[in-house]
Amino acid sequence: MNSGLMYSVSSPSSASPSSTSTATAALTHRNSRLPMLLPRPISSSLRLQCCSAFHVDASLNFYPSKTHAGSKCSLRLSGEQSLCSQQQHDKCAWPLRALVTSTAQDIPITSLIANEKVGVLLLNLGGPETLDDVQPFLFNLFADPDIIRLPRSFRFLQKPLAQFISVVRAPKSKEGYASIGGGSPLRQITDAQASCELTLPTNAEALKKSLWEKNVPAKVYVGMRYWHPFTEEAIEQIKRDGITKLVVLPLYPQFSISTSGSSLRLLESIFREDEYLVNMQHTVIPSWYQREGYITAMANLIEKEVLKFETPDKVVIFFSAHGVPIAYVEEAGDPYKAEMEECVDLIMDELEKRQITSPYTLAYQVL
Ligand SMILES: C=CC1=C(C)c2cc3[nH]c(cc4nc(cc5[nH]c(cc1n2)c(C)c5CCC(=O)O)C(CCC(=O)O)=C4C)c(C)c3C=C
Ligand SMILES: [Fe+2]
Repeated sequence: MNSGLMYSVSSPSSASPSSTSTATAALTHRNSRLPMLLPRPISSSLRLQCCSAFHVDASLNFYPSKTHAGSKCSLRLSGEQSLCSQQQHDKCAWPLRALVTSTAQDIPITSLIANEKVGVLLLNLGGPETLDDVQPFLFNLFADPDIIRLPRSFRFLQKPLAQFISVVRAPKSKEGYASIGGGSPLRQITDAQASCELTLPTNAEALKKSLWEKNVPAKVYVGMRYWHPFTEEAIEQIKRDGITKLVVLPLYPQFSISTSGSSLRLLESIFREDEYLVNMQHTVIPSWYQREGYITAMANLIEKEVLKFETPDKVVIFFSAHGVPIAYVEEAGDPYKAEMEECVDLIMDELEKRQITSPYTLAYQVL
């Protein structure tokens, strides 16, 4: 499946290139004063350094992309460490698998969380809810050094520059938001994903409902990076609720410095300062574009549309992805491009299995 090196951070001697399973794991961190989460300037070596600072109970797998240039970070449980057999695999809830440690192999999932208060923190970008929110939202976005990178000696200009760009950009952005009803739908959609309070056609399985059905009475929180409910607000609620185990799930399927990276970096700084959070066991799902459920869902959507044509084989499937600055990918090692390309390959493989062999292309939107 992949030919890269396996690094078992908690016990390097158990690392074996052949011991991968398809179960996605995550970074698990417990009782460490060291900050959690993902790489700062993202490069393979820094990732390793950063990840090895955690008490990670799963194997960390860095490997070059099968078909594309660039590197990616993927976290998988080794075969021996996986709590679930392959048949059980789909029945196990992923957050629990993520929380499972190598020392807890034979303990039933329910007893792992019996006396725990489990929380899931969904991270997303956030968006202006009204047209008046647009300029301050843009300010927050451009004030983020993961969005606009200034050389260290010019960092003092970050906020004045953010102010300037947000004011200049606001009229065009407002036009866009006005055309979709006067604000971003992102908060509503994310809330729906979190708690199933809203019923959206594409949202049959909201996370909270799904976890409760699996006997995991988890509380689900939403933390936005640039608008309400801000990540800081979600963290305050998590503390008030006395959560003892937290799964952090960025809602971006592919990892990018500018999206999940930015949110995780913010979280890292919040955790570093806070005694309660530093001591809370937590786990991060850095990306999930390769998960079977996601690939199947994407293939289902595409299949439905392609089959509406009389000659599906002649229909070109156009994948449109958000762009990121080339320097992020080529210099800072952002895995976004590689992950996006692998994701498209996986979707196309799935479609091929369904006898859909349409040509396809992937394009990145200009920022
Ligand atoms: C200028 C730099 C930007 C980078 C880099 C960037 C990366 C990036 N963004 C998304 C997803 C979304 N971005 C959204 C809005 C948005 N993004 C930028 C700039 C960058 N994004 C701006 C200025 C804006 C505001 C809207 C505008 O003026 O065009 C949104 C929409 C949020 C909402 O309101 O609902 C999303 C979603 C990804 C996935 C990504 C890198 C992979
Ligand atoms: Fe964006």
